[in-house]
Amino acid sequence: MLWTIGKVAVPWIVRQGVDRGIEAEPPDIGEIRFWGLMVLLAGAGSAIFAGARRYMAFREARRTEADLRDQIFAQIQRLHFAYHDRTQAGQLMSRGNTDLQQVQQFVVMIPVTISNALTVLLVTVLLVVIDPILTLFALGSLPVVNVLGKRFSTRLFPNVMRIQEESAQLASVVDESVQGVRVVKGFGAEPAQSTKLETEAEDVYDAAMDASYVRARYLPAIELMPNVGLIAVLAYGGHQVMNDELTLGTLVSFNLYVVLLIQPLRMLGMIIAQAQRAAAAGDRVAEVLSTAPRIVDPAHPRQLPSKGPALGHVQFEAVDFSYADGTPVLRELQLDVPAGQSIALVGATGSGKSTIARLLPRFYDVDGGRILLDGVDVREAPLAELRRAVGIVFEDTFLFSASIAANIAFADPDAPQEQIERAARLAGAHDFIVELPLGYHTEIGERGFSLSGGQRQRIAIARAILADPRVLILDDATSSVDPTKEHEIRDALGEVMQGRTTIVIAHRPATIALADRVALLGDGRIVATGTHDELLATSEAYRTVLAAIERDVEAGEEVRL
Ligand SMILES: Nc1ncnc2c1ncn2[C@@H]1O[C@H](COP(=O)(O)OP(=O)(O)OP(=O)(O)O)[C@@H](O)[C@H]1O
Repeated sequence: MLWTIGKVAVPWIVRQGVDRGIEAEPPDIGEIRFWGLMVLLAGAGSAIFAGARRYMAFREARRTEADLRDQIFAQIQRLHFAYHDRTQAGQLMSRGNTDLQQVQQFVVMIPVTISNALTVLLVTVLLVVIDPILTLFALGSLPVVNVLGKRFSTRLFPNVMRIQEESAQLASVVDESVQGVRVVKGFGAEPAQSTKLETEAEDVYDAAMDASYVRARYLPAIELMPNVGLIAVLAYGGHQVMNDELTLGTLVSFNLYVVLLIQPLRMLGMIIAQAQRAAAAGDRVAEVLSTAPRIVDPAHPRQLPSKGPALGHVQFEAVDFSYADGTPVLRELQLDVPAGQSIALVGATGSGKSTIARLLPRFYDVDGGRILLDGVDVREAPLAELRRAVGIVFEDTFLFSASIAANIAFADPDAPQEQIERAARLAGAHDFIVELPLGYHTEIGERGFSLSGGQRQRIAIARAILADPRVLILDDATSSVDPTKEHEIRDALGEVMQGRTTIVIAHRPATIALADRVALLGDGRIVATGTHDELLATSEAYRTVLAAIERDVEAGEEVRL
């Protein structure tokens, strides 16, 4: 505001200088000097405040951007699995990057916009006080500017929204091409992927060009209007000065005032455009922020029992479950795993084995029935405690770009080195780790690609062991282990599973042998349980599934060879 007042004061000072100095009879050099000095002071003051305005504007804008980014990130972490199932990573990335930049670029303009509004208001009042008719000439074009501005804004918005959407789609293709670069190269699909990228990039270009067309049509007209006002002021005001109805100083200041209006009006188009981009971006950010996480802490949590002879009793009671598409995956499923026991889930592909594993730590909530861990319904337990109590080694091992030690100590970054080594030993990873050039401090490349599949899996097992969960879920954790090394990892796993409830999702006979008991899954429920030998002897269904699994394993090994 101080900046604006300094700016608006200058034409008034000039008017005094002209009327009292130049137009005086005889001209008064003292007055001219005095008012000249005043112009300098007002200009300098205004410059200082302009600097302060800019600094504060950027400070607020960057703060807003950083705060929103923190919120989005926290929200992405909080959101349930089903949300991530249907949202592409690239979409979320573009919301956290380009969309937030748009918001930031708008926030940075708020102070200057306030100042512009104040300038227009002050100048209009001053002009009316000086000469109402001349004001009419000067500002006659404003309603036109207003109409043009509104029309510009409505035409621009859909285009801007489209640019943002297309950019997010482009980001998704880029993200997937980079993440999946090995698959792309492996299939020689670079040209197809490039075409996909080009198509998306073309879409962004087209949307941007449509927006440019709207800008190119409206902005020059909006900018032209104040200049038309200037011509009108010169024509009418000039006549009045010649007829001695207006002082020269007044006309000069009038002109300066109209010039002062040009900048705010010119910026109006820019501000509308930026506000539109920010609104579109804000909508997209708000969509993420306003999605309510479906899996949340219960209102009145019940602690899981922490003492007792044996912990880790898992019960599935009449569990019904389907994913978002509504196809039932589990139907009235009953499963009881006593504390400390291990069970192998066996079933045809797609029968729901991994789904069972995902329901226990509440990645999804059941549709019917309930799941109990040590007698507590998992929906009633504090979420963080539940997830600590259940450790999972996923089928698809994800390691972070960090040292091996940091990867193993993921659940507890402050874990002492001995604990890390103990977990690595149990997982059968210690020996190969110490042979690496930097041992536990070896940095793993992105997603752990510098390690073999089996090595990555062992690190993932060590990571789960370090958290010391009461229930361990191994989603076919031995699937990418070299068959000749399989016995080693099985020995290691045997030790890990000792006295710990373990659910093994088995894709091969060797894994089944790890468990005390086998549960056969079919048609969304457990159709038979017993030891491997018992089931072999009594269940025709088990023999069929096993034969299919063996065929798959052989086929897999042929592919590998
Ligand atoms: N995130 C998901 N969203 C929707 N449907 C899913 C999702 N995950 C799995 N499904 C479906 O649920 C069913 C069970 O899948 P699940 O992964 O539990 O099977 P599985 O027995 O572990 O299979 P496999 O042995 O091939 O790993 C399948 O029909 C699958 O298509």
